Amino acid sequence: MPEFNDAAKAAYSVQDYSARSKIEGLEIVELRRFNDDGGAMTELGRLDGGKLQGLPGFEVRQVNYSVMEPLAIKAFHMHKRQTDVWYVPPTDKILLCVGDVRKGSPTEGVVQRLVLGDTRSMLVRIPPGVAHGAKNLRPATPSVIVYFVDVQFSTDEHCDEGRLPWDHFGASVWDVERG
Ligand SMILES: Cc1cn([C@H]2C[C@H](O)[C@@H](COP(=O)(O)OP(=O)(O)O[C@H]3O[C@H](C)C(=O)[C@H](O)[C@H]3O)O2)c(=O)[nH]c1=O
Repeated sequence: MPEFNDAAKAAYSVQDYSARSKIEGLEIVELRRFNDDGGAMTELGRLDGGKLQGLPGFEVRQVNYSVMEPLAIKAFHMHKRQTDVWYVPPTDKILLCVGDVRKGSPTEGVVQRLVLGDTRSMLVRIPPGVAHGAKNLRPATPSVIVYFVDVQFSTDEHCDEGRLPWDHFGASVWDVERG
């Protein structure tokens, strides 16, 4: 076994592979992608009278399509009433950063980073009170977010488009991890 020099010994640690804490109410549903030589097919969701199967209690009231330019960041958005359910196509690559700012939540203060797209197909449910932001990790092409919401957009007194500064959880959450 090799012996490390003093500088390496002082800085050494073993990689932590234990599961990271998950924000209460944040749900991930893996979607099946049927591919063949001609292309691929994915069901984004089945609706029963507006209710999305697989995500109990979530009723779709609007479906949105958002495009992010290369390396753009949109953050942080948060809602008092609205739940978002996000989907990023497997061709695209988005870093979703979520932070639980709900006072008294069992996971208050927890910040999670998830990579969406990049060959994977999934839905992510983001409950009200969970701040969320996105960065397009593709350096030269746009990435797309298709998302379902249970509150219709309005600009009047019912507007539920809350915002926090992009660096509310520290600017480094948007950096590519080193190490
Ligand atoms: C959300 C929304 C916006 N708009 C209009 C209002 C503005 O003139 C324009 C841009 O709105 P906003 O800056 O809110 O859009 P994004 O920055 O793409 O943010 C949206 O997409 C990200 C991913 C989120 O997570 C947000 O919750 C959602 O607001 O679209 C509408 O007409 N309908 C709508 O439902």
